[in-house]
Amino acid sequence: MNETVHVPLGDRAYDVLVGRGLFAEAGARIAPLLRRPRVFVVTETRVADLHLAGFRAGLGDIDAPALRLTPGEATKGWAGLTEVVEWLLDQRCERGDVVVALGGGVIGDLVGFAAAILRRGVRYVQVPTTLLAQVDSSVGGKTAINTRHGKNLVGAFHQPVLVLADVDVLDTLDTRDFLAGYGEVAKYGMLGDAAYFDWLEVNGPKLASDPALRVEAVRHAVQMKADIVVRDETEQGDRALLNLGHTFCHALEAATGYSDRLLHGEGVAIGCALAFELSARMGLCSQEDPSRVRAHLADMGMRRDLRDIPGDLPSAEVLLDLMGQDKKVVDGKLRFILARGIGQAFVTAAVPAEAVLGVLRDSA
Ligand SMILES: NC(=O)c1ccc[n+]([C@@H]2O[C@H](COP(=O)([O-])OP(=O)(O)OC[C@H]3O[C@@H](n4cnc5c(N)ncnc54)[C@H](O)[C@@H]3O)[C@@H](O)[C@H]2O)c1
Ligand SMILES: O=C(O)C(=O)C[C@@H](O)[C@H](O)[C@H](O)COP(=O)(O)O
Ligand SMILES: [Zn+2]
Repeated sequence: MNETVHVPLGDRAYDVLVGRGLFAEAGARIAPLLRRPRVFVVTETRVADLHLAGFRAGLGDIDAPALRLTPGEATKGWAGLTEVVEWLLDQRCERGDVVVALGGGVIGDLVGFAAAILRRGVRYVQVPTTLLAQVDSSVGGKTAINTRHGKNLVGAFHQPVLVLADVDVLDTLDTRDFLAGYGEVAKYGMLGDAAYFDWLEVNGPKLASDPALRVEAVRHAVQMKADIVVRDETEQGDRALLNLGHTFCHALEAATGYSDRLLHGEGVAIGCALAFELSARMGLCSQEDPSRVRAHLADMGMRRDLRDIPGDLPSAEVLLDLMGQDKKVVDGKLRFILARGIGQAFVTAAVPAEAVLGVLRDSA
């Protein structure tokens, strides 16, 4: 039942453990990494209330002071970064110590970046507690905060030294957060594995209730991410495939003020649907593909259009302008991840602005 995905990055290689009951093994897994029996846990109140005691129990004799932040995307900013770094310094976290990120992707990204800059870099362990964090944000070393200019615009590539993805903790996720994570799960099938997408069409609706299927879904996604990251750790090429749907998604998150109007994974699902629609309109893939993507998202009960986002959105022109801050921009030109079919994504700059505006308008 329990699986290990190795991320072979030389002297920065690490393991991603995926399975059930991994919190009980936390001490045994983390102790070999420590110079002294003490870690510094950064989490947030909802996760702490639900899972901090269980995690600490698994740590055994390892001392684990904890900082509890406010849940939500707005915490992944300058103020949250300052709070984490200052707390770690108050705790006298040393350069040789290990920090633990216990939470979803917001915590993982924020704490990973704090670990990247504290004392010019300390080691950290990712303990992802959302489906999204287990299949995506806890692996690959992208750490960041958001600024008023946009998503993830300040950060670092800083790999964890261990990832503990205990699928049991997903049982306490509410449906909306579980489905937001599923947006990133489905992305993997769309970007590079048609067979996985086929499997998800059958098994996706069962993931919330079947831990064994959850382990397989998470393991497969993590293996795909690890394979891409090892090929292109700092996104000079292939790693951009993992950004499928994100040129749209990040603009939508900025437009909705990083609020709970739109969760990241929800934006990814909408962005993937738009990317496939754009691909079909450009004659890159058949119209059946975007229809199949949308049908699966509908089957999962997920948002798939701009009109599914509550509240007002800016115009298509304003959304296109927000895309201009995307980190994939080269020489001022937007780059999108489009697809020649399900499982056949590729990166391109040859996307007419009018075509982008068209899919945005028709989705609003
Ligand atoms: N670094 C990367 O490669 C990467 C990849 C994907 C996404 N991200 C980032 O991740 C963030 C989104 O992460 P997320 O979707 O995990 O959001 P999140 O961290 O905000 O967690 C979602 C919600 O679930 C709650 N929660 C967390 N664990 C829980 C549990 N076990 N039971 C009950 N509730 C729980 C949280 O309190 C929160 O309200 C975005 O900022 C996105 O940019 C980063
Ligand atoms: O790991 C990657 O690379 C990804 O693109 C994964 C994405 O799901 C994730 O949202 C990432 O944070 C987006 O990367 P960014 O470079 O656009 O911030
Ligand atoms: Zn993402």
